[in-house]
Amino acid sequence: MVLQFLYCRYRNAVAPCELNRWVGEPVKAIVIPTSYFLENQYGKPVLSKAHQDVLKKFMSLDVQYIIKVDSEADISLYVRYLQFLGKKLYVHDVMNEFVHGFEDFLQNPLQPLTEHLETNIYETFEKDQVKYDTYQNAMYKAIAYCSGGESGDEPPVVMVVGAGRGPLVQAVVNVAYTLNKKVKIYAVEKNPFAINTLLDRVKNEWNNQVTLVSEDMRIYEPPEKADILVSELLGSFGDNELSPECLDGAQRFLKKTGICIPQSYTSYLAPLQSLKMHNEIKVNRTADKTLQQSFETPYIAHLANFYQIAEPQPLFRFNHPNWSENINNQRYKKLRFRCEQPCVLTGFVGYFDTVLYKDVMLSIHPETHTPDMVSWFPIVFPLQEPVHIGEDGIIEVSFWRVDNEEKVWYEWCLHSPIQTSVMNPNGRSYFIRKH
Ligand SMILES: C[S@@+](CC[C@H](N)C(=O)[O-])C[C@H]1O[C@@H](n2cnc3c(N)ncnc32)[C@H](O)[C@@H]1O
Repeated sequence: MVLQFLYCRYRNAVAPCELNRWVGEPVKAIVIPTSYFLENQYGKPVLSKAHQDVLKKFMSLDVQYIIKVDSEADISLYVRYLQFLGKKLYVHDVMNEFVHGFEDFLQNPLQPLTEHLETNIYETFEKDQVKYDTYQNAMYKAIAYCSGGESGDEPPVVMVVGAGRGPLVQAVVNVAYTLNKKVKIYAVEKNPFAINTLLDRVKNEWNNQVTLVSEDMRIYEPPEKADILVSELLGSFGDNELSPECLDGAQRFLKKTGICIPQSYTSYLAPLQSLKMHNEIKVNRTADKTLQQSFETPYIAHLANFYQIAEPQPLFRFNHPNWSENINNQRYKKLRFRCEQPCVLTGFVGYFDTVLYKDVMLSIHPETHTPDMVSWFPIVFPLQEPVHIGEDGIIEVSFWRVDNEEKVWYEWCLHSPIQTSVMNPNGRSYFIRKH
């Protein structure tokens, strides 16, 4: 699709929402007539701030710029100016550097519970200092407040469950040092590859002050109970890597007065227009999957060529510890979104935020995104076919989190503007294994 430059020098700008929707179209080229350029004090062609803002929106997309000569012009001046503008408008921040090359690239969600993560994945996690600093801040507040033992004069017991290669264990060690407080530390991890690194760190970095447990947290029987249970088992949708199931199992060894970090997490959902993703799913289907299975599967992606049709709304929330008699991690919710303008619905985009402890939070919700945190990309739940949304459109969708003894899965279906069949019934195309 070729986008004729949307603004004219003498006309008012198009509405920002309309421009945002263009970013969700499969735009291949932007045509800029030479007559739209202004002259700077040196007589050279430049674009107005409004026009620059339009180009900025398309910076992360792979678009070409076509200069249309509709006035007397030395074309080389325009070409040079656009090259300069490309460099000027590119924002050099942590997020942009990290996501470069991942734009709209589909990834399967990880299943760290049943598939052992590889070293390079841990390495990628560990690059996100913002995540660990925020955890450390939460631990600082929790450990400062906490005293261990019946009498309160014993060191608090902190267990890091799902310790990986130890960045959160290191954060506990740092807090104990900063507070000048004795803390008993356990690291529980079921991945034998990560255990090797932990063994080395216990001996060479942590001076044997950490008790290492090579076991699944759901079956581990510790010699004592924890005051604080720290974990990072979160996926892009919060609960989709089975943090609820793991922590429900681990809280057996948390004192009744104990604290979980995180204390809660909430998923969010927003309707999405991304014809690019829709086509990628179709084209990149692997031989072992039918087209239906490919569309009934969520994907992790850094979205670039997309339009978020409405603000995200909260979907499912989980609290820890959960001391209810019958823990039920199934969920159902129906959401209703009002659309600002006609568009094409291709699926839903999911985010999450989490309260680690009291006011310390992490978020990938676009409105509250933790600055410079790169650990999680959004998750996308596709629809089988794009759905046209008219003027004053309403989108209604139902979402389920379902489980049985073996697995957890999501189902979703559209009620408005059209009723679709339920996607992924009984987890037939996508599920997360518990064992
Ligand atoms: C997302 S990684 C986080 C690792 C580390 N805490 C970090 O921040 O780098 C989750 C870790 O939890 C481990 N894990 C998941 N479920 C577990 C379970 N039931 N018992 C023990 N470890 C588990 C995985 O092997 C993985 O190392």
